[in-house]
Amino acid sequence: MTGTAPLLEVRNLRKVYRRGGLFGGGSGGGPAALDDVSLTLRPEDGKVLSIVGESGSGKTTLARIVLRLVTADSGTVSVAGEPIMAQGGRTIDNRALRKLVQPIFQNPFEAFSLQLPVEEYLFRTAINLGDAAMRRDPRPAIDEALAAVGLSYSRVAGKGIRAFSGGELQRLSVARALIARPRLIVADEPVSMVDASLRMTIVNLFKELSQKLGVAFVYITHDLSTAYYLSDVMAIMRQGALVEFGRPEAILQSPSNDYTRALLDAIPTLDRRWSI
Ligand SMILES: Nc1ncnc2c1ncn2[C@@H]1O[C@H](COP(=O)(O)OP(=O)(O)OP(=O)(O)O)[C@@H](O)[C@H]1O
Repeated sequence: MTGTAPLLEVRNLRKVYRRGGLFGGGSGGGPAALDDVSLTLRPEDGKVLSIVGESGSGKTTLARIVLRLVTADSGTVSVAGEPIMAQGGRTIDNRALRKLVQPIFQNPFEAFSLQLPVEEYLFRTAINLGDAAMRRDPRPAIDEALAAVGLSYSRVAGKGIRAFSGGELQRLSVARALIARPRLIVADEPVSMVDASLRMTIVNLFKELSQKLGVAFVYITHDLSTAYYLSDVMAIMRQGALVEFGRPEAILQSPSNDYTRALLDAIPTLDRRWSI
């Protein structure tokens, strides 16, 4: 890992889901979920890359390939200079991957089991992914991560998911991710299932964490407004292809294609100062 390596580099990524699956008998592909997608987030670009697009445009497929939850057909992915996916080349192991890249998923209620107290997830992450000092004594790292998301150990101790709102659980997902001290957090539609009144608190939390802790975010959304508010760099996808990539202001002031113009027309106003 080098200081000047791109935070995220995606090269010529292609993915076609095979039709039919195990029992369908078919091996033919449907349309490409990702069709030769390349993008780079460099440290000098900023810390938040948003990927915006309508349903089925390939956003989740891209996120899951970066998290190595889905295998691409071709292309390469690296995070902070470390190969996540390399055609025929060396890639980092799963523990190294989880220390480097952490996920935040759409449904915070599915991120934690009903059976386990949520603190258990925090301890497990510290023990599995922490350095020797964190493994010996996980509490300081857990306290620090909880404080970073505006929660405390006393609020969490001994409680299961029923004790928390969706917004709090999403904060806990973020805290769990932070314990690994990742370079990149991939958040796939992280606020779409959170109560509308709490959405901006989560979006603002990402903004604050990217600025204070220096962790980079890939923020996946169909919501252009929050993407515009949060992003340093924005990618717009359509039908598996990248149709725009660059600074949000530049894209939104002079969209280069009809799809982006149509997306923009669907939003009454956009104001970067929007905050709570
Ligand atoms: N497991 C899968 N098996 C088959 N096809 C899939 C699978 N996952 C996604 N697809 C298809 O790949 C394409 C891209 O889907 P993807 O979920 O990546 O898009 P998306 O932009 O994230 O959509 P959404 O906002 O609805 O989550 C779609 O045509 C979708 O139907």
